[in-house]
Amino acid sequence: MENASGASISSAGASDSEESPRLAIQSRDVLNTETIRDPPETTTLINLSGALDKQALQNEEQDATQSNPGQQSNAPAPSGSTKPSLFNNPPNLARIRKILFECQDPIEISMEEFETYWPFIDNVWVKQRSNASKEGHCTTDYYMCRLRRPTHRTSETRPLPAGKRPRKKRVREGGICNFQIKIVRFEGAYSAVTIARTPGSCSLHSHDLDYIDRVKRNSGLMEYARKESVKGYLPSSIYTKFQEEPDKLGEAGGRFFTVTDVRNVSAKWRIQNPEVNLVAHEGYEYQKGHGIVKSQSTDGVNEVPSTKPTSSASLSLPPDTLFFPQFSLDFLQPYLPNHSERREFPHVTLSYASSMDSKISLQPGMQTVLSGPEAKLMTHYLRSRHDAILVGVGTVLADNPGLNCRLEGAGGFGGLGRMWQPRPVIIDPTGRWPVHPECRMLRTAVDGKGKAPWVVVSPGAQINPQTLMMLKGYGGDFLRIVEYNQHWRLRWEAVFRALASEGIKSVMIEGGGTVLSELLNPEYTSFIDSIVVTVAPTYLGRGGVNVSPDSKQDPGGTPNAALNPRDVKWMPLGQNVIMCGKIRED
Ligand SMILES: NC(=O)C1=CN([C@@H]2O[C@H](COP(=O)(O)OP(=O)(O)OC[C@H]3O[C@@H](n4cnc5c(N)ncnc54)[C@H](O)[C@@H]3O)[C@@H](O)[C@H]2O)C=CC1
Ligand SMILES: Nc1nc(O)c(N)c(N[C@@H]2O[C@H](COP(=O)(O)O)[C@@H](O)[C@H]2O)n1
Repeated sequence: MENASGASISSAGASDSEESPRLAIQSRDVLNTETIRDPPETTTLINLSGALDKQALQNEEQDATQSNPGQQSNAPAPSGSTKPSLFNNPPNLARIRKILFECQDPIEISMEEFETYWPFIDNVWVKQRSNASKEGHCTTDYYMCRLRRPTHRTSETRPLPAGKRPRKKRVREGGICNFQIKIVRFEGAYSAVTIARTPGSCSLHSHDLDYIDRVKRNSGLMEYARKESVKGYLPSSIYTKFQEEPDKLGEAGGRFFTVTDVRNVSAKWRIQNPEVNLVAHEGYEYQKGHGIVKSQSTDGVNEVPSTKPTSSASLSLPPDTLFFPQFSLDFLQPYLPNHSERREFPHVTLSYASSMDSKISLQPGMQTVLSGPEAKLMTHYLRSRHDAILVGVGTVLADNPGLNCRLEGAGGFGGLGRMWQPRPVIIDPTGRWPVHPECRMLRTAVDGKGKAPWVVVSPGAQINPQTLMMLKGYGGDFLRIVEYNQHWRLRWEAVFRALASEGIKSVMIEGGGTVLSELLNPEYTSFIDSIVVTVAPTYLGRGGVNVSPDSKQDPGGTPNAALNPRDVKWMPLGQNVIMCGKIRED
């Protein structure tokens, strides 16, 4: 398939069937140019803008606290806390419940994330139908909002035991909300679940999430209740313990949880275990007129765990998670992409770390750490604000990089997988990168902590079909660029146009020396918006990898500065200084 930019994207070989998981993944990622060219759907698909915006996170936390007084932020409890908990909520549960309720953009998550978060939002949805592919690797389930389905007075038709009065059941008219989604599960080396509104769905629910939480409890909450019930605790004791943690209960959707909910769960277990005498939790007792309360005599016992915390949630923050900087990064604002702007080419930011003698590594093929911890956080923040991270193949061969954003809240780091991760792009005209399941970018994709890369190759590159299929299997792809400059190098204009046509609105270019030096030449500076250089207090020496554009002379032959960034700002960050500037004329 060839697109307007002269880039060709190899066909994914997937059928056009609506049930195809590849199609579902393609339509939000890249592989189908026809789909991607449709701007309103695709621009939001891989747009990272604001995904990790500190302000946005703060606003959300504020919203959550206001809607549930007494509820704290999603920050993990201090590690010294010894208070036992009946809850084992996965990270950022309130925020992720909201995303899975609203389904504003198509969402792609790992199977593990789906299995972890879905039980906490399944109360919203009622399954309509399912389809499975012949091979069984892919299933598609169609769901409608619970409020679309009417509820009936079932007890009128069902015979009741003698002497039992029919239970009062509220009857609900159907059609209150026409929100519908489909969930495509694809199981393979790269297991993925995509959740998207179906074409016939309305774009917003006609009610909020609290409304549903009031009508129906989710199964994540009910599982918490079941885990305590099977230990033989009294429902009222379980309920009392739940109420002691209103923040976690609320986060899991349990603001309207009642003791009757626990009784229902407990009753099911009691049918099989009628001989068990139900008891209150250790340190709790029944008091007439008050129900289950903490025992007066055993104050303090209550702080000691009487039960192990439940473990229904398997996800926790990965050990390489970076926490949002406590210092201000506002100085970056003028240099960041503005995704609401309509542009022909993506916003391009060059961002790298350099020594005092403009070296980015000690020698070719060697990774050299130049950024201190503060500058590293800044770099990951920059990654969160761009749709793609581009490097030359020299960097990939030298560093085996992850090229994902590891800040808390990014996909796979307490946020939903991949969807808020930038797309790695590798310039590799001859196909030198040995695509291998163990390389970090593919491992990262499998773990739901980043996207698999797009590899930009020239028409002559010999790509083995197995390699092609392997990369596609991980969600990556090859992009062929057919435009060269007079030195037989790929034209950056064509690369940027191809990325733009795939829905990429911003690219952060991290290196290495060859790529950066070339882009700082006059031929390309009109494509470069900003430059953010982390300067390290060290000289790496002459053997290092240089970043330096070609020398320039004025018309009279006098040597001149090759390039002078505009609107320059210098900001100290730890041991580094960050130089920000603008390159392209407005
Ligand atoms: N300190 C920092 O911020 C960074 C340091 N690095 C370091 O940079 C070094 C790698 O730099 P380099 O060896 O210069 O490799 P590179 O990453 O710039 O890749 C160069 C290769 O990319 C391809 N390429 C780039 N532009 C092309 C074009 N227009 N047309 C055709 N092919 C093109 C070619 O195959 C070329 O050999 C490593 O040691 C790495 O650790 C890399 C990134 C950031
Ligand atoms: N900002 C910055 N500072 C340094 O000191 C560096 N060495 C680099 N290198 C770049 O970061 C990539 C590594 O990314 P992951 O941490 O593996 O995600 C490396 O490939 C260079 O592009 N950058």
